Amino acid sequence: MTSISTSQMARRLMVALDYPDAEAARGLIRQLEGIPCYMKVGMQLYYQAGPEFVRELKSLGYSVFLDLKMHDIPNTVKGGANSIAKLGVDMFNVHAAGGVKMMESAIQGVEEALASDASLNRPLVIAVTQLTSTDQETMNGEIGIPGSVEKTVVRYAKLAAGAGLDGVVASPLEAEKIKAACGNGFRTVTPGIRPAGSAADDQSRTKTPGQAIAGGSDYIVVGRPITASADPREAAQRILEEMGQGRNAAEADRT
Ligand SMILES: O=c1ccn([C@@H]2O[C@H](COP(=O)(O)O)[C@@H](O)[C@H]2O)c(=O)[nH]1
Repeated sequence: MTSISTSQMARRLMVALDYPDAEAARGLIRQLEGIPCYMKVGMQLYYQAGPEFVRELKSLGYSVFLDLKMHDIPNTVKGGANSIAKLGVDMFNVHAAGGVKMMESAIQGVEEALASDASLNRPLVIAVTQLTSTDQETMNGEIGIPGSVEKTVVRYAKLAAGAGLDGVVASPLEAEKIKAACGNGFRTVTPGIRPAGSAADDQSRTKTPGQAIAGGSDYIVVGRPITASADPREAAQRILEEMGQGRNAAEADRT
């Protein structure tokens, strides 16, 4: 890879492996070889390639975010979290809309897994707030939640923090307010990342990689701007450069 600071930024880049099968995902992984990014496995890939593929990513040395967004009764989520923790992922998520008891059950499921096997590492457990595809109008008029998206996201973040979770998935527009409400150590994982000039696709609440890092995102999640690019490696490297510029701008502001 390139410089130390680029590889530090790479650990904050989560590449969304939204592919139909393991072989397609391996194609991208080969192109990104040497970039120490997080790999995010979502529903499309996991429902096809399953735990085996997660183990494969771990054996290649990647940090893995298993993005299955669990939302069910507390007992079921506890069982799901227990199985996920045994799989050895580094991060997974539940929906904050499931409520505090459900989120606490996810933590219990993890704790029971760790108690049963001392070799396991504790994964970060985070909560989805409002999907980054949801805009103000949809949230108020269609879903029926009143008020601003930002207020709702911060409310969910506070519930997640109270339940003992490690952070939230939110848009980069809300990262700063989440940090102010829940503390700097509470992680912000932000999809809805679009380099300047690229298509928003189905995302509504977006920022560029540099703006997201400058605005308090701990991790940025990027799928199509890399995976649909004619040159994914070059796209990822450009994003890492922008992230570095965003961090430098934020540091300059602080001094
Ligand atoms: O609110 C959310 C939660 C999860 N995601 C996931 O992030 C990636 C984004 O992919 P792009 O291609 O960069 O849009 C995708 O896997 C989503 O499932 C999200 O976008 N928003």
